Amino acid sequence: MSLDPIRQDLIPFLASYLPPEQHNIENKPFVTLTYAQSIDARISLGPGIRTSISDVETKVMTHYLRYHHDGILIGSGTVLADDPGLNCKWHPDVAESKLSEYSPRPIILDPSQKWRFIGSKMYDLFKNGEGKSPIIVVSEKPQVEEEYIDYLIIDGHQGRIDWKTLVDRLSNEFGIKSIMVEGGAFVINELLLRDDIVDSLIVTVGSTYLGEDGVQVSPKKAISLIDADWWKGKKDSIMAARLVPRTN
Ligand SMILES: NC(=O)c1ccc[n+]([C@@H]2O[C@H](COP(=O)([O-])OP(=O)(O)OC[C@H]3O[C@@H](n4cnc5c(N)ncnc54)[C@H](O)[C@@H]3O)[C@@H](O)[C@H]2O)c1
Ligand SMILES: Nc1nc(=O)c(N)c(NC[C@H](O)[C@H](O)[C@H](O)COP(=O)(O)O)[nH]1
Repeated sequence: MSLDPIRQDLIPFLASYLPPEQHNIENKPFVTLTYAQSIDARISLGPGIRTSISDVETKVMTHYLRYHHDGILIGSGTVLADDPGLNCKWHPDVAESKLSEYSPRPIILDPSQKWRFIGSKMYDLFKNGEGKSPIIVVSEKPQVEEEYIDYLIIDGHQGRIDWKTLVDRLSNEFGIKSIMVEGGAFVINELLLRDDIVDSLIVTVGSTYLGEDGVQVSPKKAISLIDADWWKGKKDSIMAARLVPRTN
């Protein structure tokens, strides 16, 4: 896949929402929550349907963001539906190259171990030197471990892994200081309520409706945003913001 060059005004627009270069290693990792939605707040046409929302201008932003993070996290629903590559296909200086070195480490939340690395797009990219091997977050030690993978075992409460434990362990055990969360809906809806975990929110809004059967993003409670700013492209807009810290 070849990407269009990044629009130059996107770079200053995103600057204050990216992980700071001097991120204090004592702090929890910097977490950016990012996804693309339709006007009717859908992120895909239906469960398990890979749906393209971003236009070429905003697609390249995803890779620009990947370049700026150590890790890229998705839920099992997304890895099973989309078979994503999760590598970085953008570099400021190198247009076409093996970009494994600049790619974030994929982190897959798969507590019940439904996904297999071998046979996936991620595996092909890794074997080809174009992407990194994933860390799989599981709730118990797998009976059969796949080659090249790191397993992070976290025993969650009723199958739910605690986000604070997860980001702290990714930092302490894997040196991951910045994480880009790409979805899907379950993960996004949980994290929209976690101002203690999420540092930046970057949402692409595509000029399309996906309809009521689509997978919806809508947190359980109303939330407010601060520092909201908008960038306007040819077909999409991007909102960057931060979550309002809770007082209780
Ligand atoms: N437009 C976009 O930006 C975008 C991005 C990502 C995914 N998608 C779409 O979203 C859909 C998938 O969304 P979804 O909601 O089904 O899946 P998801 O990717 O949010 O994965 C949900 C699963 O992740 C695991 N998980 C999540 N949080 C957990 C926690 N705290 N503890 C333990 N396990 C946890 C569980 O196994 C859960 O069932 C697909 O159709 C995909 O194409 C769209
Ligand atoms: N920004 C964005 N715009 C979209 O229109 C869309 N569908 C996604 N979806 C995010 C989801 O996680 C995808 O699975 C990966 O973006 C695919 O990643 P690859 O290109 O295979 O590396 N993200």
